[in-house]
Amino acid sequence: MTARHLQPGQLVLASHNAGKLREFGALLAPHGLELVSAGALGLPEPEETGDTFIANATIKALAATRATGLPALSDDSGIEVAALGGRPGVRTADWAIQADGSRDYAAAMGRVAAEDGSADRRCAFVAVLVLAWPDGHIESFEGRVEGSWVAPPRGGNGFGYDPMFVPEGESLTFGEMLPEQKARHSHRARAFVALRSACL
Ligand SMILES: O=c1nc[nH]c2c1ncn2[C@H]1C[C@H](O)[C@@H](COP(=O)(O)OP(=O)(O)OP(=O)(O)O)O1
Ligand SMILES: [Mg+2]
Repeated sequence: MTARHLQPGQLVLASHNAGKLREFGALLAPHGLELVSAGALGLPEPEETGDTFIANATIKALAATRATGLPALSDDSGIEVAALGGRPGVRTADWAIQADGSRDYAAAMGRVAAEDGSADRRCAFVAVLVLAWPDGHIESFEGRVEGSWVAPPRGGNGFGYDPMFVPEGESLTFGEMLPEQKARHSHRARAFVALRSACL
């Protein structure tokens, strides 16, 4: 079955994460699509009640397309730590939430370090993108990058867990890389390549 193509025009980014907005802005810039974010439109953040990346990405994309009548792109992503059997995985954002509701990613990685008694630091970043149309049609794409986690954090670029992740074959963390260097490796950029070849 061939995928449905996106027509030129507005696309809602079904995310409230400014880091993702920057990265998708760069990825979509050459494609004649005007990206408007759910945050800028004042859309509520839907509850991510799914047990999988694709379930939560679908919840976010469908909520945004229904609210706006525009096609919507969502990203549900996280870090899978090998020695923790793939946790925090789909719960990656939750692990960073502090008592006051703010997010502290270095503290979350401290929890990974505390629970991971082994010397095995292998992990992977995973992203599932869902494109949803107002009639409920969806397409999904997955990207993955293997690597290892480091503590303490290094570098001030990127967002979230970037200063604690080194992709395989590299020595810099995503937090030490320029945006275009991160995009050569990242789970999000890899998932976007699949989306681009199917839908753009
Ligand atoms: O490239 C990345 N570099 C660093 N950290 C990352 C990355 N990709 C995902 N992550 C982390 C951030 C968050 O803790 C979790 C995703 O959670 P996730 O629910 O998909 O995103 P979110 O709540 O930040 O924004 P939103 O749901 O509005 O799109 O994994
Ligand atoms: Mg989220």
